Order: sequence, then C-alpha cells, then structure tokens
Amino acid sequence: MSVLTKICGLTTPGALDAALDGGADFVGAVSFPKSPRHLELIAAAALFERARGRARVVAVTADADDALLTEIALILRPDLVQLHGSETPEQAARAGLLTGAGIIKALPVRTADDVASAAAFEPVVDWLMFDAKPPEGAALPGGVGAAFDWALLAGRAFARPWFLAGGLSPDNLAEAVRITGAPAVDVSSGVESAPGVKDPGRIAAFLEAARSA
Ligand SMILES: O=C(O)c1ccccc1N[C@@H]1O[C@H](COP(=O)(O)O)[C@@H](O)[C@H]1O
Repeated sequence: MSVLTKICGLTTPGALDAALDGGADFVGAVSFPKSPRHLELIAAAALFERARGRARVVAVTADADDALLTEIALILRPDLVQLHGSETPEQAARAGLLTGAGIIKALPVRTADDVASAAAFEPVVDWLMFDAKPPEGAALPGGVGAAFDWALLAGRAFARPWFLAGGLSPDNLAEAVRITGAPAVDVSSGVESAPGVKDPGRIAAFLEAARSA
C-alpha cells in the first residue's frame, strides 16, 4: 500500500522540482508572514505554475481574513486552501465559498478530544489534517516539527479523507503510517536542512519512504 503525499512550504524551483519529480501528490505554498517559508502570492503564483497538472497546489494559511482568501484565490489559484489556524466550521465553509477551492482543515492534536473535534468539520470541508498542537508560545501554528501521539488515530475512520502531519520525516514515516493507517501524509520541516530551507535529497527520501509505507 502507498499513501498520498504532500510536500509543504516549498519556496524554490529546485525544491519544487524534487517534489514533482519524486511524485508528490500535493505541493504547498505558505502564505503566513511569520513563517520562514512564507512567499508573497505573486512569487508563489510564478513558482507553482510549473506544478499545474502534475500535483495539486495547496495554499497554506492561518486565520486569514476574507481579503487575503480572495487574493489567494485570484493570484495563486490553488486547487485547495489549507486552513491551519483556529478557524471555525462556519469560517471553513465560508473560505470554500470565497475561494472556490477545496478546503483542508488542519486540527491541532494533543488529546482524544482534539481528534473528536473533526466531526464538526466533516460536513463542510474536503479534507481533514491532524497536526500536533504547537508548543506553548510557538510563533507558528504549524511547521514546527512537533509530533503527537499517533495512537490517538489508530483504527479511526472519518467521513472525509485525511492527512497525518507534524514531525514526519523519511525516518519515521513508515511507523507513523503503520500506527495511524493514514491515507495521506504531509511534511515540511522534516525535509529541511534548516528552517525554511528544503533539502531535495530528503524530499526524495520521504517520497520513496511513502511509496513503500
Ligand atoms: O510550515 C509553516 O511554516 C506553516 C506556517 C503556518 C501554518 C502552517 C504551516 N505548516 C504546516 O504544518 C505542517 C506540519 O509541519 P512539520 O512537518 O511538522 O514541520 C506542514 O506540513 C504544513 O502543512
């Protein structure tokens, strides 16, 4: 069995090509100014043009207002928008209407109750994503390389397809998929040599690991 893959926080042609050539199913551009992976939308649109028809383009943002969501839709034209903040189900539904894109809702997980919060989003989003709750005081809502207790997802079924995210790497991917049964996986810092600097070799290794997971 193999899982679907998303390589997130891509900022250079070399890293994006490593993801596309390695067969990534989704490629992510981050629109969140505090992130070391943040790209201006016009730069992201130019960079991700090469991905069209090869992988689904995902715009990653957190607690974006209507104006930013509209700009994302008009300038980047993503296939999917990933909401990685504290958006409510109503805001997630509105984001789908505003952008015309599919919606991925990222849920921060530490406990079983956090996993249960997925139920409220299932009617209004296209994908769910389970990521680790960031450490107290973290500057970013995601992309911090933190994992959660994967056993919280063991044997769980959801009404929407879902990604496992948070602290994944080429080294732990197989175990994470074995424990959770995740149909799709998402990685950012685990394929970097420094914050915001993607390593094409680690991207290739992650995608190879996913093929045999
Ligand atoms: O990556 C970021 O900088 C980021 C900023 C704002 C919201 C989400 C962000 N990243 C997302 O978090 C997951 C998990 O990251 P990691 O693998 O633990 O580093 C990442 O794939 C993005 O979807």
